[in-house]
Amino acid sequence: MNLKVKIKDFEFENPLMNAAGVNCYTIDELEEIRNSKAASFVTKTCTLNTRQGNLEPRYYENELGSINSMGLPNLGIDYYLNYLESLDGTYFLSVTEMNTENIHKILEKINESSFNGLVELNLSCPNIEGKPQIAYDFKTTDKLLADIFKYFKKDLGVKLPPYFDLAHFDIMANILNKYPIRFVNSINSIGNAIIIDENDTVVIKPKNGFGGLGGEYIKPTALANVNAFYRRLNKDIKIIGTGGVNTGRDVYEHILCGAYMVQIGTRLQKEKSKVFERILNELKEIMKEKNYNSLDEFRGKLKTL
Ligand SMILES: CC(C)(C)CCc1c(C(=O)O)[nH]c(=O)[nH]c1=O
Repeated sequence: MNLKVKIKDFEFENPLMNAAGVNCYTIDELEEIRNSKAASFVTKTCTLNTRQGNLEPRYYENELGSINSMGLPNLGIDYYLNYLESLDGTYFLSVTEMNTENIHKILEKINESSFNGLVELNLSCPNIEGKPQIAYDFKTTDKLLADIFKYFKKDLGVKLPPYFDLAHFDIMANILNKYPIRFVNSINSIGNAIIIDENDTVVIKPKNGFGGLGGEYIKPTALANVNAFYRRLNKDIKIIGTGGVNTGRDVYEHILCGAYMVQIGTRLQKEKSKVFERILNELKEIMKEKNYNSLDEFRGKLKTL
């Protein structure tokens, strides 16, 4: 049985990796994933300089998922770049910045480095005050990508927040199809949710308790975003599926919707890196039952009525 995945000229043993932000802040955490059954990892989204992030509590989980407003705590691009440059194998470096000018600065730094993996540009980054995050500002996204591909020569994909309107899928896909993007990772957490505890109080401190939702709560939205982009993007832009993966069945559904790699966030936070072996075994069981020997045999084969 062959679980291999290819994105551009990069080949992975299987589709599983962590989602940015979970268990990927320090080299120790990244080594734990690298030494697990995961086929790759992505770093915590990093910025030009280290960041403390928001006041705690800034992460909370329950049986249905998680909510977070971490505020982008990270050890800075040099920390992750130096580590990645020392590794063989193919890994993902997640980056963003607080404005487009600094996004170019961090990407130019990567461009000049000997990093040979894939960059995951997190487009959930804030924009200028009063405007929505970049990925919800289509004109800014288009201009940013046009400017990036004037100089950026390495392999880059984008991490997107969920969209909820079919017209937004059309508009975003038309933009993305214009550029040599290697992958689209859908979805980031569903923004600005609230969870309330038994004391009539929100569960996280930043932003009056408003935070990004992850886990089982978001799987239907994640699957729809994966399939919407799978239907609309050029075939050489691969889809990475993220959101609501707790079992091998969830991985199977993401791949049915068109995903190549599948990222695990909230469940990894709960179960730690042994989760990759469990979910890989569950996926193999499903493929055996259905007599599939490779992911290509069922990727994108979601049936409609
Ligand atoms: C939302 C940002 C802080 C701009 C980016 C980092 C990020 C965070 C975070 O660091 O708060 N949490 C998420 O669920 N997704 C993200 O992309």
